[in-house]
Amino acid sequence: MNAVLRSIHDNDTAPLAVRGLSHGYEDSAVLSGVDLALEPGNVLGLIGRNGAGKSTLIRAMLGLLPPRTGECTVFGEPALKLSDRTKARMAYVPQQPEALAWLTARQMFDYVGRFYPTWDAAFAKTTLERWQIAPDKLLGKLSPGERQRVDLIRALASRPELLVLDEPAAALDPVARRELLREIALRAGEAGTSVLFSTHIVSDLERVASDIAFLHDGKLLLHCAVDETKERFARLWMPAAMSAAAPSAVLGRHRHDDGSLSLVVERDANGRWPEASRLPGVRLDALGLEDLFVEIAG
Ligand SMILES: Nc1ncnc2c1ncn2[C@@H]1O[C@H](COP(=O)(O)OP(=O)(O)OP(=O)(O)O)[C@@H](O)[C@H]1O
Repeated sequence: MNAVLRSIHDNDTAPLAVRGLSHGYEDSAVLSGVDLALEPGNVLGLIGRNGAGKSTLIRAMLGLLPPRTGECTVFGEPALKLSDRTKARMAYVPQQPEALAWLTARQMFDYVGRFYPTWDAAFAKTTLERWQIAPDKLLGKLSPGERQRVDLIRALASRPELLVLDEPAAALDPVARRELLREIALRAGEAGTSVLFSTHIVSDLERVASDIAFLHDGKLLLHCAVDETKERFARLWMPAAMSAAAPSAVLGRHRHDDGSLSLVVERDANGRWPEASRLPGVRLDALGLEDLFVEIAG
């Protein structure tokens, strides 16, 4: 089977869970049969190429769009019918925040803060200063990176139990990105915040994520602990003369001009690599996370 899926437990308290999720726009399918759960206290990095369906998956998980098929729950509640209590436990930052553009950051925080019993006004104020954002400038007049930072502060200041960030680093400079990653790690480590974030930046994922979910062609290709990937997956190179013996169940396959094959393979349940790796002339190479991503999605 060309997929490694972590099974979903019947765990009502999973901050986020989807089962059998399919979605599309007009005639095109974007997601098909996705099963995924975010376990409490985990930091799950969702990775995939442009257009893989990451934002669509996140929006469906949060009940912001009705899926064609499947079930989505947030803390055990159907995502399309969340109670105010559950909404107050979570914070979401979309890829391109646009809401409330006519307010200043200070006004937005005053307004939004009223909806959250856990609102940390001191954090919002000091982080706004630390991140050097003018508190009295209209949000609509901030640069995309500044706007994204304001929304991140808004999300973090609500002290959510569940934090969902759709490409939070997209508009951030390297210093801001580093600060955000530090904050995510801090929240997960000290407060047990569960985090789902999508990204294209593999190094960000390696820095903070405990788990990785890899979306490709509308399917979840793999979902596992980040630390496991190096042990579990490798590149199998087979010379042209041996390529007929290539295993069929692989995560990625690339034929070179000279007829040799590069395959992404996985250990079986007993921890063994495919038989073909023991053939003469065949080579097994370790794969870093970035290489794994490129080999599968490239
Ligand atoms: N409202 C919409 N109407 C029609 N098609 C859409 C809509 N939203 C997304 N799509 C399409 O669905 C596919 C998945 O989009 P989505 O934004 O979920 O991908 P993504 O993985 O988040 O991409 P990126 O990494 O570029 O942000 C794309 O082909 C996109 O063009």
